[in-house]
Amino acid sequence: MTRQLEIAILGAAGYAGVNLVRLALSHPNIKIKALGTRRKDGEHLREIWPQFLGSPLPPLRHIDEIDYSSVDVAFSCMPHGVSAQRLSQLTSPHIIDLSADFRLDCPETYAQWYDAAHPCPDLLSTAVYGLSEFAKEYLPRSRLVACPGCYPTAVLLSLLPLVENGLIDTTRIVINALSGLSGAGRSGNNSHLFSEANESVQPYNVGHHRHVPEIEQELSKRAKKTVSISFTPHLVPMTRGELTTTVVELCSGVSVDDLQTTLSSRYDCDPFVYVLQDDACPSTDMVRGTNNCVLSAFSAGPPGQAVIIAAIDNLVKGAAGQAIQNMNLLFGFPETAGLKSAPLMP
Ligand SMILES: NC(=O)C1=CN([C@@H]2O[C@H](COP(=O)(O)OP(=O)(O)OC[C@H]3O[C@@H](n4cnc5c(N)ncnc54)[C@H](OP(=O)(O)O)[C@@H]3O)[C@@H](O)[C@H]2O)C=CC1
Ligand SMILES: CC(=O)N[C@@H](CCC(=O)OP(=O)(O)O)C(=O)O
Repeated sequence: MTRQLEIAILGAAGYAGVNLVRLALSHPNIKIKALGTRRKDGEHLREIWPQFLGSPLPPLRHIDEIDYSSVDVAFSCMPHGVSAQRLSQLTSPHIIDLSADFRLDCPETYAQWYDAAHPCPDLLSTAVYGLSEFAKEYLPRSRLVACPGCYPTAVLLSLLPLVENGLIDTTRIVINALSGLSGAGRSGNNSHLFSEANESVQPYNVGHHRHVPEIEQELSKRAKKTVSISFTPHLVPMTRGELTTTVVELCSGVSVDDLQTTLSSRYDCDPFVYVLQDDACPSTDMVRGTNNCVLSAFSAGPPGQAVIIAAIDNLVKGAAGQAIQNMNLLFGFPETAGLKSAPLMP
Protein backbone atom coordinates (compact mmCIF):
# COMPACT_ATOMS: atom_id res chain seq x y z
CA MET A 1 0.00 0.00 0.00
CA THR A 2 1.22 3.53 -0.79
CA ARG A 3 2.44 5.24 2.37
CA GLN A 4 0.47 8.41 3.16
CA LEU A 5 2.19 11.10 5.23
CA GLU A 6 0.16 13.61 7.18
CA ILE A 7 1.78 17.01 6.86
CA ALA A 8 1.33 20.45 8.39
CA ILE A 9 2.40 23.57 6.51
CA LEU A 10 3.08 26.54 8.81
CA GLY A 11 2.96 29.92 7.09
CA ALA A 12 0.76 28.32 4.43
CA ALA A 13 -0.70 31.57 3.07
CA GLY A 14 2.65 33.13 2.13
CA TYR A 15 4.39 32.77 -1.22
CA ALA A 16 6.51 29.77 -0.26
CA GLY A 17 3.59 28.24 1.65
CA VAL A 18 1.07 28.37 -1.20
CA ASN A 19 3.61 26.84 -3.54
CA LEU A 20 4.12 24.02 -1.07
CA VAL A 21 0.35 23.52 -0.87
CA ARG A 22 0.17 23.55 -4.69
CA LEU A 23 2.80 20.81 -4.98
CA ALA A 24 1.53 18.80 -2.00
CA LEU A 25 -1.96 18.57 -3.54
CA SER A 26 -0.64 16.46 -6.40
CA HIS A 27 1.83 14.40 -4.37
CA PRO A 28 0.80 10.73 -4.20
CA ASN A 29 2.13 10.27 -0.64
CA ILE A 30 0.87 13.44 1.03
CA LYS A 31 -2.29 14.19 2.96
CA ILE A 32 -2.48 17.82 4.04
CA LYS A 33 -3.51 17.64 7.69
CA ALA A 34 -3.12 21.28 8.71
CA LEU A 35 -2.40 24.72 7.30
CA GLY A 36 -0.90 27.08 9.86
CA THR A 37 -1.32 30.83 10.10
CA ARG A 38 -0.69 33.68 12.48
CA ARG A 39 -3.48 36.09 11.49
CA LYS A 40 -6.03 34.18 9.37
CA ASP A 41 -7.37 31.54 11.74
CA GLY A 42 -10.57 29.97 10.38
CA GLU A 43 -10.23 31.43 6.87
CA HIS A 44 -9.96 29.20 3.84
CA LEU A 45 -6.92 29.46 1.62
CA ARG A 46 -9.22 29.87 -1.39
CA GLU A 47 -10.51 33.14 0.10
CA ILE A 48 -6.97 34.55 -0.07
CA TRP A 49 -5.85 32.61 -3.14
CA PRO A 50 -8.83 31.83 -5.43
CA GLN A 51 -6.45 29.67 -7.46
CA PHE A 52 -7.34 26.98 -4.88
CA LEU A 53 -11.08 27.06 -5.69
CA GLY A 54 -12.15 23.42 -5.98
CA SER A 55 -9.10 22.08 -4.11
CA PRO A 56 -9.96 20.06 -0.99
CA LEU A 57 -8.04 21.78 1.82
CA PRO A 58 -8.55 22.16 5.57
CA PRO A 59 -9.16 25.70 6.85
CA LEU A 60 -6.22 27.75 8.10
CA ARG A 61 -5.55 27.29 11.83
CA HIS A 62 -3.50 29.40 14.18
CA ILE A 63 -0.14 27.65 14.57
CA ASP A 64 -0.78 27.26 18.32
CA GLU A 65 -4.17 25.62 17.75
CA ILE A 66 -3.04 22.82 15.43
CA ASP A 67 -3.13 19.24 16.71
CA TYR A 68 0.37 18.07 15.81
CA SER A 69 -0.01 14.60 17.35
CA SER A 70 -0.50 12.75 14.07
CA VAL A 71 1.64 15.03 11.92
CA ASP A 72 4.49 13.08 10.27
CA VAL A 73 6.22 16.12 8.75
CA ALA A 74 5.91 19.78 9.72
CA PHE A 75 7.05 22.22 7.04
CA SER A 76 7.81 25.78 8.10
CA CYS A 77 7.33 28.61 5.63
CA MET A 78 7.46 31.21 8.39
CA PRO A 79 10.05 34.00 8.69
CA HIS A 80 13.42 33.24 10.26
CA GLY A 81 13.50 33.68 14.03
CA VAL A 82 9.81 32.83 14.38
CA SER A 83 10.44 29.55 12.60
CA ALA A 84 13.17 28.20 14.90
CA GLN A 85 11.36 29.41 17.98
CA ARG A 86 8.15 27.55 17.02
CA LEU A 87 9.77 24.46 15.51
CA SER A 88 11.90 23.86 18.61
CA GLN A 89 8.64 23.25 20.53
CA LEU A 90 7.28 20.63 18.12
CA THR A 91 7.61 16.92 18.69
CA SER A 92 6.79 15.97 15.08
CA PRO A 93 9.01 13.14 13.83
CA HIS A 94 10.30 15.23 10.92
CA ILE A 95 10.69 18.95 10.36
CA ILE A 96 11.54 20.65 7.07
CA ASP A 97 12.33 24.33 7.51
CA LEU A 98 12.32 26.69 4.53
CA SER A 99 13.54 29.63 6.59
CA ALA A 100 17.17 30.55 7.20
CA ASP A 101 17.16 29.42 10.83
CA PHE A 102 19.01 26.10 10.62
CA ARG A 103 21.27 26.72 7.64
CA LEU A 104 24.31 28.14 9.42
CA ASP A 105 26.41 25.80 11.55
CA CYS A 106 27.61 28.40 14.00
CA PRO A 107 25.23 30.34 16.33
CA GLU A 108 27.65 33.28 16.46
CA THR A 109 27.54 33.61 12.67
CA TYR A 110 23.73 33.49 12.82
CA ALA A 111 23.67 36.24 15.46
CA GLN A 112 26.03 38.38 13.40
CA TRP A 113 23.98 38.14 10.17
CA TYR A 114 20.43 37.83 11.51
CA ASP A 115 20.74 40.47 14.25
CA ALA A 116 19.46 38.19 17.02
CA ALA A 117 20.70 35.33 19.15
CA HIS A 118 19.66 31.96 17.72
CA PRO A 119 16.47 30.80 19.51
CA CYS A 120 17.68 27.18 19.87
CA PRO A 121 21.41 26.85 19.13
CA ASP A 122 21.52 23.27 20.41
CA LEU A 123 19.47 22.13 17.43
CA LEU A 124 21.85 23.58 14.83
CA SER A 125 24.18 20.60 14.81
CA THR A 126 21.24 18.24 14.26
CA ALA A 127 20.11 19.89 11.02
CA VAL A 128 20.92 18.54 7.56
CA TYR A 129 21.61 21.28 4.99
CA GLY A 130 19.10 20.26 2.35
CA LEU A 131 20.66 21.13 -0.98
CA SER A 132 19.07 17.94 -2.28
CA GLU A 133 21.69 16.99 -4.87
CA PHE A 134 24.43 17.07 -2.23
CA ALA A 135 22.45 15.74 0.75
CA LYS A 136 21.14 12.41 -0.52
CA GLU A 137 23.40 10.49 1.84
CA TYR A 138 22.25 12.39 4.95
CA LEU A 139 18.55 13.06 4.36
CA PRO A 140 17.27 9.52 5.03
CA ARG A 141 18.39 9.68 8.66
CA SER A 142 17.36 13.24 9.37
CA ARG A 143 14.78 14.75 11.69
CA LEU A 144 15.45 18.39 10.89
CA VAL A 145 16.13 19.60 7.35
CA ALA A 146 17.28 23.17 6.64
CA CYS A 147 16.34 24.04 3.08
CA PRO A 148 18.89 26.37 1.46
CA GLY A 149 18.13 29.94 0.49
CA CYS A 150 17.15 30.56 -3.10
CA TYR A 151 20.38 32.33 -4.12
CA PRO A 152 22.59 29.72 -2.41
CA THR A 153 20.72 26.96 -4.27
CA ALA A 154 21.62 28.39 -7.70
CA VAL A 155 25.14 29.43 -6.73
CA LEU A 156 26.08 26.17 -4.99
CA LEU A 157 24.73 24.03 -7.82
CA SER A 158 26.97 26.12 -10.12
CA LEU A 159 30.11 25.89 -8.01
CA LEU A 160 30.24 22.87 -5.70
CA PRO A 161 31.40 20.36 -8.35
CA LEU A 162 34.09 22.84 -9.45
CA VAL A 163 35.52 23.48 -5.98
CA GLU A 164 35.32 19.78 -5.08
CA ASN A 165 37.47 19.00 -8.08
CA GLY A 166 39.91 21.88 -7.53
CA LEU A 167 39.15 23.46 -10.91
CA ILE A 168 38.76 27.11 -9.86
CA ASP A 169 40.56 29.68 -7.74
CA THR A 170 38.48 29.84 -4.55
CA THR A 171 39.76 33.31 -3.69
CA ARG A 172 38.36 34.97 -6.80
CA ILE A 173 34.67 34.15 -7.14
CA VAL A 174 32.38 37.01 -8.20
CA ILE A 175 28.62 36.43 -8.26
CA ASN A 176 25.93 38.69 -9.67
CA ALA A 177 22.42 37.50 -8.90
CA LEU A 178 19.00 38.58 -10.13
CA SER A 179 15.72 37.81 -8.41
CA GLY A 180 12.04 38.40 -9.09
CA LEU A 181 9.97 40.24 -6.51
CA SER A 182 8.39 37.13 -5.00
CA GLY A 183 11.82 36.36 -3.50
CA ALA A 184 11.05 38.93 -0.83
CA GLY A 185 7.79 37.29 0.24
CA ARG A 186 4.29 38.74 0.45
CA SER A 187 5.25 41.15 3.15
CA GLY A 188 8.08 42.64 1.05
CA ASN A 189 8.56 46.38 1.43
CA ASN A 190 8.05 49.52 -0.63
CA SER A 191 10.72 48.64 -3.16
CA HIS A 192 8.52 45.69 -4.12
CA LEU A 193 5.50 47.82 -5.01
CA PHE A 194 4.80 47.66 -8.75
CA SER A 195 5.10 51.42 -9.16
CA GLU A 196 8.54 51.44 -7.54
CA ALA A 197 9.92 48.18 -8.87
CA ASN A 198 8.70 48.34 -12.46
CA GLU A 199 11.13 49.67 -15.10
CA SER A 200 14.02 49.44 -12.68
CA VAL A 201 16.72 47.00 -11.64
CA GLN A 202 17.80 47.54 -8.05
CA PRO A 203 20.99 46.19 -6.53
CA TYR A 204 20.56 45.71 -2.80
CA ASN A 205 22.52 44.60 0.28
CA VAL A 206 25.68 45.02 -1.77
CA GLY A 207 28.52 43.33 0.06
CA HIS A 208 26.40 42.30 3.05
CA HIS A 209 23.62 39.97 1.95
CA ARG A 210 22.66 37.23 4.43
CA HIS A 211 23.27 34.52 1.89
CA VAL A 212 27.01 35.30 1.80
CA PRO A 213 27.88 33.34 4.97
CA GLU A 214 25.63 30.47 3.87
CA ILE A 215 27.31 30.20 0.46
CA GLU A 216 30.80 30.56 1.94
CA GLN A 217 30.08 27.94 4.59
CA GLU A 218 29.03 25.30 2.07
CA LEU A 219 31.79 26.11 -0.44
CA SER A 220 34.41 26.02 2.32
CA LYS A 221 33.26 22.57 3.47
CA ARG A 222 33.64 21.13 -0.03
CA ALA A 223 36.85 23.00 -0.85
CA LYS A 224 38.28 21.99 2.55
CA LYS A 225 39.57 25.54 2.99
CA THR A 226 38.10 28.96 3.68
CA VAL A 227 36.34 30.39 0.63
CA SER A 228 35.20 33.99 0.42
CA ILE A 229 33.01 35.41 -2.31
CA SER A 230 31.83 38.67 -3.80
CA PHE A 231 28.02 38.55 -4.06
CA THR A 232 25.74 41.25 -5.44
CA PRO A 233 21.98 40.62 -5.60
CA HIS A 234 19.60 42.64 -7.76
CA LEU A 235 15.83 42.94 -7.70
CA VAL A 236 14.33 42.78 -11.19
CA PRO A 237 10.73 43.60 -12.16
CA MET A 238 9.38 40.10 -12.68
CA THR A 239 7.37 37.87 -10.39
CA ARG A 240 9.30 34.62 -10.22
CA GLY A 241 12.74 33.47 -11.12
CA GLU A 242 16.33 33.83 -10.25
CA LEU A 243 19.46 33.94 -12.38
CA THR A 244 23.03 33.89 -11.10
CA THR A 245 26.08 34.81 -13.16
CA THR A 246 29.30 33.67 -11.52
CA VAL A 247 32.71 34.73 -12.80
CA VAL A 248 35.56 32.40 -11.85
CA GLU A 249 39.29 32.13 -12.50
CA LEU A 250 40.40 28.75 -13.79
CA CYS A 251 43.24 26.88 -12.10
CA SER A 252 46.32 26.31 -14.22
CA GLY A 253 45.73 23.82 -17.03
CA VAL A 254 41.92 23.86 -16.65
CA SER A 255 39.67 24.80 -19.59
CA VAL A 256 36.05 25.90 -19.78
CA ASP A 257 35.33 22.55 -21.42
CA ASP A 258 36.62 20.88 -18.24
CA LEU A 259 34.09 22.87 -16.20
CA GLN A 260 31.28 21.93 -18.53
CA THR A 261 32.28 18.24 -18.54
CA THR A 262 32.57 18.19 -14.74
CA LEU A 263 29.15 19.79 -14.28
CA SER A 264 27.52 17.49 -16.84
CA SER A 265 28.90 14.32 -15.33
CA ARG A 266 28.16 15.44 -11.74
CA TYR A 267 24.47 16.00 -12.50
CA ASP A 268 24.02 13.23 -15.04
CA CYS A 269 21.84 11.19 -12.68
CA ASP A 270 20.07 14.11 -11.00
CA PRO A 271 16.53 14.54 -12.29
CA PHE A 272 16.30 18.31 -11.74
CA VAL A 273 19.67 19.74 -12.80
CA TYR A 274 20.28 20.23 -16.52
CA VAL A 275 23.61 21.34 -17.93
CA LEU A 276 22.87 23.02 -21.24
CA GLN A 277 25.13 22.30 -24.21
CA ASP A 278 26.25 24.08 -27.37
CA ASP A 279 26.32 27.57 -25.86
CA ALA A 280 22.61 27.49 -24.95
CA CYS A 281 22.12 30.09 -22.23
CA PRO A 282 19.99 29.54 -19.11
CA SER A 283 17.11 31.93 -18.57
CA THR A 284 14.39 32.18 -15.94
CA ASP A 285 11.56 31.35 -18.37
CA MET A 286 13.14 27.90 -18.91
CA VAL A 287 12.43 26.92 -15.32
CA ARG A 288 9.30 28.86 -14.39
CA GLY A 289 6.99 26.72 -12.26
CA THR A 290 9.44 23.79 -12.28
CA ASN A 291 11.86 22.30 -9.78
CA ASN A 292 14.64 22.43 -12.36
CA CYS A 293 17.94 24.24 -12.31
CA VAL A 294 19.50 24.88 -15.73
CA LEU A 295 23.12 25.88 -15.89
CA SER A 296 26.05 26.20 -18.23
CA ALA A 297 29.69 27.32 -18.26
CA PHE A 298 30.98 29.79 -20.81
CA SER A 299 34.27 31.18 -21.88
CA ALA A 300 34.24 34.94 -21.24
CA GLY A 301 36.70 37.75 -20.65
CA PRO A 302 40.46 37.23 -20.62
CA PRO A 303 41.98 33.75 -20.97
CA GLY A 304 41.72 31.87 -17.70
CA GLN A 305 38.31 33.24 -16.81
CA ALA A 306 34.94 31.54 -17.13
CA VAL A 307 31.32 32.36 -16.38
CA ILE A 308 28.75 29.94 -15.00
CA ILE A 309 25.12 30.94 -15.42
CA ALA A 310 22.31 29.22 -13.53
CA ALA A 311 18.54 29.74 -13.44
CA ILE A 312 15.95 28.45 -10.99
CA ASP A 313 12.40 29.33 -9.96
CA ASN A 314 12.94 30.84 -6.50
CA LEU A 315 9.60 29.52 -5.26
CA VAL A 316 10.10 25.95 -6.50
CA LYS A 317 13.73 24.74 -6.60
CA GLY A 318 14.56 27.75 -4.41
CA ALA A 319 11.88 26.93 -1.81
CA ALA A 320 8.79 24.66 -1.94
CA GLY A 321 9.98 22.23 -4.64
CA GLN A 322 13.31 21.55 -2.97
CA ALA A 323 11.47 21.05 0.35
CA ILE A 324 9.32 18.33 -1.27
CA GLN A 325 12.38 16.84 -3.01
CA ASN A 326 14.03 16.61 0.43
CA MET A 327 10.94 14.96 1.87
CA ASN A 328 11.00 12.41 -0.98
CA LEU A 329 14.66 11.62 -0.30
CA LEU A 330 14.06 11.45 3.46
CA PHE A 331 11.26 8.88 3.11
CA GLY A 332 12.66 6.93 0.17
CA PHE A 333 9.92 8.00 -2.25
CA PRO A 334 10.89 8.53 -5.89
CA GLU A 335 12.87 11.77 -5.90
CA THR A 336 10.55 13.29 -8.48
CA ALA A 337 7.25 12.37 -6.76
CA GLY A 338 4.85 15.31 -6.95
CA LEU A 339 7.42 17.44 -8.76
CA LYS A 340 7.13 16.67 -12.44
CA SER A 341 3.97 18.65 -13.09
CA ALA A 342 3.57 20.48 -16.38
CA PRO A 343 5.81 23.56 -16.68
CA LEU A 344 4.32 26.99 -17.35
CA MET A 345 4.67 28.49 -20.87
CA PRO A 346 5.18 31.04 -22.30
N1 LIG B 1 10.03 33.81 -1.24
C1 LIG B 1 11.06 33.06 -1.60
O1 LIG B 1 11.48 33.03 -2.77
C2 LIG B 1 11.74 32.19 -0.58
C3 LIG B 1 11.40 32.21 0.75
N2 LIG B 1 12.08 31.43 1.66
C4 LIG B 1 11.75 31.46 3.08
O2 LIG B 1 10.44 30.94 3.30
C5 LIG B 1 9.84 31.61 4.38
C6 LIG B 1 8.52 32.23 3.89
O3 LIG B 1 8.81 33.16 2.88
P1 LIG B 1 7.66 33.79 1.98
O4 LIG B 1 6.59 32.81 1.75
O5 LIG B 1 8.35 34.39 0.84
O6 LIG B 1 7.12 34.93 2.96
P2 LIG B 1 5.64 35.56 3.04
O7 LIG B 1 5.81 36.87 3.69
O8 LIG B 1 5.00 35.50 1.71
O9 LIG B 1 4.88 34.56 4.01
C7 LIG B 1 5.25 34.41 5.36
C8 LIG B 1 4.23 33.57 6.09
O10 LIG B 1 4.66 33.45 7.44
C9 LIG B 1 3.61 33.76 8.32
N3 LIG B 1 4.11 34.51 9.47
C10 LIG B 1 4.68 35.73 9.47
N4 LIG B 1 5.00 36.10 10.74
C11 LIG B 1 4.61 35.08 11.52
C12 LIG B 1 4.66 34.85 12.92
N5 LIG B 1 5.16 35.78 13.76
N6 LIG B 1 4.18 33.70 13.40
C13 LIG B 1 3.66 32.78 12.57
N7 LIG B 1 3.56 32.93 11.24
C14 LIG B 1 4.04 34.06 10.73
C15 LIG B 1 2.63 34.61 7.55
O11 LIG B 1 1.40 34.23 8.15
P3 LIG B 1 -0.08 34.82 8.03
O12 LIG B 1 -0.08 35.66 6.80
O13 LIG B 1 -0.86 33.59 7.93
O14 LIG B 1 -0.35 35.56 9.25
C16 LIG B 1 2.84 34.15 6.10
O15 LIG B 1 1.94 33.13 5.78
C17 LIG B 1 10.81 32.67 4.88
O16 LIG B 1 11.55 32.15 5.97
C18 LIG B 1 11.72 32.87 3.67
O17 LIG B 1 12.97 33.28 4.05
C19 LIG B 1 13.06 30.57 1.26
C20 LIG B 1 13.41 30.51 -0.06
C21 LIG B 1 12.81 31.31 -1.07
C1 LIG C 1 14.29 39.43 -3.73
C2 LIG C 1 14.57 39.19 -2.28
O1 LIG C 1 14.39 40.07 -1.44
N1 LIG C 1 15.02 37.98 -1.94
C3 LIG C 1 15.32 37.57 -0.60
C4 LIG C 1 15.82 36.16 -0.61
C5 LIG C 1 14.77 35.13 -0.33
C6 LIG C 1 15.33 33.91 0.30
O2 LIG C 1 15.51 32.81 -0.13
O3 LIG C 1 15.86 34.16 1.44
P1 LIG C 1 15.78 33.48 2.83
O4 LIG C 1 15.08 32.19 2.73
O5 LIG C 1 17.19 33.32 3.23
O6 LIG C 1 15.09 34.48 3.67
C7 LIG C 1 16.42 38.42 0.01
O7 LIG C 1 17.28 38.88 -0.70
O8 LIG C 1 16.45 38.49 1.25
